[in-house]
Parts: sequence; structure tokens; C-alpha cells
Amino acid sequence: MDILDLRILDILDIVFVALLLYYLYKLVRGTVAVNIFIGIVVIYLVWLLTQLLQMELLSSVLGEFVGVGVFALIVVFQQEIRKFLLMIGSNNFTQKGRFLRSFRFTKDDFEPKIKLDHIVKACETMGSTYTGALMVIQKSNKLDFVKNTGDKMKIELNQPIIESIFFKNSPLHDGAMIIEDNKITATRVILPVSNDRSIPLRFGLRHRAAVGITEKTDALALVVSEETGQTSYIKDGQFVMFETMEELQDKLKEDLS
Ligand SMILES: Nc1ncnc2c1ncn2[C@@H]1O[C@H](COP(=O)(O)OP(=O)(O)OP(=O)(O)O)[C@@H](O)[C@H]1O
Repeated sequence: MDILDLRILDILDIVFVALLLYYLYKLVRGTVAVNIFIGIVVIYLVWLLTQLLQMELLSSVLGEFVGVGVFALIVVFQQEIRKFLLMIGSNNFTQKGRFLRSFRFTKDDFEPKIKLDHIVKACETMGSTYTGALMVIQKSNKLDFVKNTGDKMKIELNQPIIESIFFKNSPLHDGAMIIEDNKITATRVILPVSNDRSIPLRFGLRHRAAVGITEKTDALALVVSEETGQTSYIKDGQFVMFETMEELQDKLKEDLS
């Protein structure tokens, strides 16, 4: 049977195509690009059908579209292609054994370098005083492209520093804070805002910016709402539910492993 001829390379081929589609979906999810993408797929399928049914005229008209399709794709998806390449280029697999950890060989004895207890306690305190905050924790995708929009720095991370940065009268409180390992590496950063229409209207720009950066990269984001004092945890463009701050800390630890 043909299926028995399936080589390991064929399986790898399928896995790579699936990964490629997954990353493309991740990039266009929630944006108008999804509709364009669907439009292109529909034209391509109709073209295949017209060829099958030998509908010469329609097939040649659609064929013209498909012929210049690659160039059209580059123009239409310029932004997305840029982000996709950025995503690949900024993946630092070798850094600190992340490649091995991605296979979960070393997960059990892995402790994140970041002082998560300081971050979570700072969220709790800032929430109790209705102090707005937005923190982004870098994972394997480099965040240099957003850090350039703010003030770069290198400060050892701890609870009082986080709280004083987001203190309402502080000159650094606006925008997002970027955290790498146990350092605050940028403040006042402007993040890409998500266009996802499924985000409830009660969430404003701070939350949308957290969704935006986690859609485009594998970073984790924490938001303290100035209005409600509530802390939100956002990962892969989605809000992660938790009941207690201890649970939040556990989830963060797990996602950084
Ligand atoms: N693109 C962005 N990148 C980083 N920070 C942003 C961005 N847009 C807005 N912010 C931050 O969010 C603040 C405005 O928050 P806004 O009230 O619109 O959001 P929200 O999601 O309703 O949050 P809150 O519940 O705290 O009010 C700004 O003062 C700024 O600090």
C-alpha cells in the first residue's frame, strides 16, 4: 500500500508545514489579514475547480490572479511577513539550554531566574492601590523591536523597584516594562495593540497592548488594571484564568520552564 511508503522525511515535511501554518495563523489571528487570507484560499480553490471542470475562460482569468499571487501576497502581507521573519530571527534556541528544555528533559530541576514572587506581590500591592501596570516577560523571542520605543535600562528586578516605576507620579510609569531574566531592561515601551474583536470592550489599550505583544511573540504579559485593581495574565494572545495569586505564580513558573 502507498501509505507504507511514507518516509520519515515525509512526516517531517508534514510537521513543518503544520508548524508553518500554525505560526502564520498566530500572526494573522484577530486581524483583517485573516479575511484576506481566506479570500486568497477561496480564489485558489475555485481556480483548481475551474481547471478540473475545464472552464477555460474563468480558469484563465483566475489563473492570472494566481500567477501574480506570490507578489500580491508579499505586498498585502508585508507587515505579517516582517513579523514572521522577526519571530524566526529572534528565536534564540541555544540560549541557556532553552532548546533542551523545550523537549522537557530538564524541566523538573528548572527554576526560572526571575523573582516571580516579587512580580506577583508587586501586582497584588499595585492592585490594592489601583495603580495601573503593564509588564512583559521575555522568553525566547527577543523584544528588541519594542524596547527601542521606550527607555532602555538594566535594573535588578525587585518588588519596590516595580512599584516605584509604576507609581502614578513616576516619570517612567507610562507604557510597558520589559523584564528579561531578573532585569528590567526597558520602561515606557509602546507595544503593538491587538485588533482582536473578541476582546471585551471593558478592556482598554493597556490590556490590548498586552494581548498584542503576546500574539506576536512568545512573551508573557501581566496587567494591573487602574480601574478595577485586578491583575490579568496574558499568554499567546489569550487571557489565562487563575483564582489566587499563588496560582498565578505557579502558572508563570510553569510557563517559564
Ligand atoms: N500600545 C501601548 N503600549 C504600552 N502601553 C500602553 C499602550 N497603550 C496604552 N498603554 C498604557 O495604558 C494606559 C491606558 O490604559 P487604558 O485605560 O486605555 O487601558 P485599560 O486596558 O482600560 O486599563 P485600565 O483597566 O488600567 O484602565 C496608558 O496610560 C499607557 O500607560
